Amino acid sequence: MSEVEATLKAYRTRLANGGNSSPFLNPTPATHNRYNKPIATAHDQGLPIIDISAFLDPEASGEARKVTAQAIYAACVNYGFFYLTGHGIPLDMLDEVISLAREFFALPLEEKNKIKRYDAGGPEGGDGARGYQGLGENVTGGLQDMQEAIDFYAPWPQGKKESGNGKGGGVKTLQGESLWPERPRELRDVYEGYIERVKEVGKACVHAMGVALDLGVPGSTSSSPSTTEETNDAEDDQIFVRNCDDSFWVMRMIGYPPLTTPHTPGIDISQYSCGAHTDYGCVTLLHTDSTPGALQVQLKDGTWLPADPIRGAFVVNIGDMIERWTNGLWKSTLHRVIHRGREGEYRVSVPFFYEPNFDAVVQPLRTCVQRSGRAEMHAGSTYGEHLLTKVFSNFYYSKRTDW
Ligand SMILES: O=C(O)CCC(=O)C(=O)O
Ligand SMILES: [Fe+2]
Repeated sequence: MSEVEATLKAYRTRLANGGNSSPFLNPTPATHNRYNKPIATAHDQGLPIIDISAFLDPEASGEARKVTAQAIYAACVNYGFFYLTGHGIPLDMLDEVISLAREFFALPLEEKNKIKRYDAGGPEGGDGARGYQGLGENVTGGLQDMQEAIDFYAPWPQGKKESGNGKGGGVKTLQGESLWPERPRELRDVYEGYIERVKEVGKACVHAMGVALDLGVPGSTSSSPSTTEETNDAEDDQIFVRNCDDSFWVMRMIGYPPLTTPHTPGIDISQYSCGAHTDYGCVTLLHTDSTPGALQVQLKDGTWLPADPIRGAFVVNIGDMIERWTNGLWKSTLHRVIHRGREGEYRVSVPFFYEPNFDAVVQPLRTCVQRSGRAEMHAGSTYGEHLLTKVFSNFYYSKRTDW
């Protein structure tokens, strides 16, 4: 039985026994004291700011790239998070992405539900992932998140579509098509243009990460490959680029009304805009509106650092697959959103998740295992398997029909 089958079996048993929580699948640690650590009021310099332009400019010197790569190495070891500038995406485009999202969320629920996300395998034809999710539909760490959202995913390859699901047909999880709203009319065009740009930035980031790990240029390593299969696994600075060359990316458009519950320091926070979690894949490029004090990043001492927006910069973090590839040298860092604005202060954010190929096999790199001095943290599995467990756990309130 594969890892994913075993996980799902355990999950189904738990649901059948009346449980409604999914600790096997949930990325949020149960230990309460992690949550109760205070929010850092001051921090030396906040998160580092890194200019990625040397990895987007084909003419940039090796020296310039090395400087950027070293900064990325330090940021990934110390925080798993940094601000990214020099990405070349025009401010006008960034502003439009936010304002169109805001316009969509201001529409009546009936209009938004025209592209509702439905569970996979059901008569509505949903794929369990793509589409609009109303307030409270998304769940993190056993609590409903105070947010609404649309998830867009990379197209599922036509040739790989599986028919039926053992229960009389229907779309399988993740195998549907992105659902685009009719209103605002320009949203689809602007977002498709944005996706093309932000994918290039994601590629530059994973290239820089391969260089940062000092994995050597292709063909220079002692394990130089002789077959195509070996080329894909070869540990050189292109390894992440190759494994993301058909990235199964996700773009999430999120709307956050302000939380209604007041919070008293020292008392458990009972409501989150987005509960503490790590991201699933390689690199998240987060673009938000200008609302301060919402996103918080967990530091190594357990305290939470606010990561307020810097105009024109992305907040970037690494996900679980980079942590696994680096055997934990770089951490996929916990983060959460607590948006306590005044009434009417509605926050919008649009994270873009630049992920590995669905079938990419992700296992700790030999070089990183050696450097970490630890045993391999994972035996290896595909990114797709990891993603499926996460998608199931995000909507565990929903009734599954595709198993
Ligand atoms: O809205 C934000 O600031 C962060 C959202 C986030 O972390 C996520 O969707 O994974
Ligand atoms: Fe996240």
